[in-house]
Amino acid sequence: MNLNAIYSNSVTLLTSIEPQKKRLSIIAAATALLYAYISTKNSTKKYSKNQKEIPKPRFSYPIVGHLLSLGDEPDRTIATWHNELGPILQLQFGVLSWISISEPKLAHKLLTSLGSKSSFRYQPSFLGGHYSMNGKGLVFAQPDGSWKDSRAVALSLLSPKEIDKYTDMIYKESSIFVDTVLDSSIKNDGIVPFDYLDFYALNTVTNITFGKRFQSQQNPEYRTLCSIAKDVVLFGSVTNNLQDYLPVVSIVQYFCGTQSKMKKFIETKRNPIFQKLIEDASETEGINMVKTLDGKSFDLSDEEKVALISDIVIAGVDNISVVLSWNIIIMCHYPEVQKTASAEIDSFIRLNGRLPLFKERLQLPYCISVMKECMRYRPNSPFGGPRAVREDVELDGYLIPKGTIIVANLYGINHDPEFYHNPDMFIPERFMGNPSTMQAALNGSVENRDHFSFGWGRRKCPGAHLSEIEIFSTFISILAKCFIVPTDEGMPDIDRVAQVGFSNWPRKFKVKFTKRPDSLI
Ligand code: HEM
Repeated sequence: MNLNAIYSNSVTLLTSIEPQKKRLSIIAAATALLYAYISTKNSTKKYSKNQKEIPKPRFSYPIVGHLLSLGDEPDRTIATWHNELGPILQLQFGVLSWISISEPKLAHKLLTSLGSKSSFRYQPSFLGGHYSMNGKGLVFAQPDGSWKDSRAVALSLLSPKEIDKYTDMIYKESSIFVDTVLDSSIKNDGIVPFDYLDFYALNTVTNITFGKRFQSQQNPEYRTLCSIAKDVVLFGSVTNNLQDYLPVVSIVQYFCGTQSKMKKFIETKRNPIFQKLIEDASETEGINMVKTLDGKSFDLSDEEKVALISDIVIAGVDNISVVLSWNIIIMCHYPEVQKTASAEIDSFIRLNGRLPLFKERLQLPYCISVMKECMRYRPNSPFGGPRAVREDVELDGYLIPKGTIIVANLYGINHDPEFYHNPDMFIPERFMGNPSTMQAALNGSVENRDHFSFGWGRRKCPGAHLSEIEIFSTFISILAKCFIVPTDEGMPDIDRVAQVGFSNWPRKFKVKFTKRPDSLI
């Protein structure tokens, strides 16, 4: 989300209110602005003699702090501030203080070793309130509430033992994806892959969760789910939660009815479709996650169930689409890597007469190194899942005051020169000596991590195993059959990102999938 655009949006909001209300809101706004200014000034923390002050980048303005200095690629901007000022920074966004960390060991210490203090979530108003129905579910729940129960359920439902039951279905979805993009590339002289990837990722997660797949992108229920996922990102954006940063905006939002629109969206759009999908899933033939959940002795209320299932479906779509989008762009830029990976897949097919399964991945060390390097080289998210501390925390002599939001600058962390040699270069071979699954690396010591895109410690991503299977099956299905080439419009942009919600999408791009003449399948 372009933060400069946020400002112009709030100005647009102001100008759209009728004159009487406008006058009132301007008076109230001025009062709240003054209050915000005073509270920001007063919140300046006093440090003890042994404590170092956390560096603050210049480019901070009264009241808004760094909000207007981030540009349209905030993680990259913050990474350049880190290069100048070191691995820990304090940023001010209106009344909210953020700490950004850009070094793997420091992030590990704070987010894993000090996890009992740093595993609270930053809860933007919409996501912490309306979306999670006041802290239910998993992603935006706090660890001192019902989160523990929901987390245990999610870990059980997304465990390798459960997820492996869906392997055939995942491979089938990958194969449908490849056939569709091949066909459309021929018909249209190249394609924009986003919609096809969303269709793949949503069908995979609804198949697992509800035992339901959609035949077409025109299916009304599919379209509703897509629009809910997009609306959640929109309502959760900084623009719609600007009152968290600048309390003044809550008055503007009051007159615009923003909160009631959010409440209505959850009550009349999100909840009913999820309730229906959950009910239908219990009656559907075959396995699905809802049935597994019903069969186990978990004690979740109906609302907790809706919140958790909604979290799993929504968390399971964009992340996968973004990672696979980057895989496609990167492969297009590195034809030699494509050829080496395809040759490795072909060797397996020649011996076994079929595509490799995820459990046979050690027979494809080069391919798994390429997948790891893609996730390191272009992280799918700017900051992972933002955390917060509810008490003062000391980290290497720095004081992180109670109430601070903590983010990991994933671009900086995945490009740390002490951790990765030549971090700005795409070098799959760097992982040839680390063939463990990404999930195993996620659970291991910081030295053995491959990349940091699945988070840390108590709140690390419970969907990592499912993600790895989806990424593996799609990557090898594509390269066994296709070659990815640029269209006449040129090479896709590999450097710039479009930050939307919690994701770093590639900018819109077009590529061509061509059938490999020597393909063995
Ligand atoms: C490549 C794909 C994915 C990436 C990179 C990813 C990354 C992340 C990250 C960074 C977090 C926050 C971790 C933290 O705070 O330390 C997270 C949390 C979460 N992810 Fe994923 N994720 C992916 C796919 C999935 C999938 C497929 C699912 C489920 C189907 C899923 C479900 C969740 C849930 C429920 C949480 C919240 C956990 C909690 O707060 O306790 N994710 N993920």
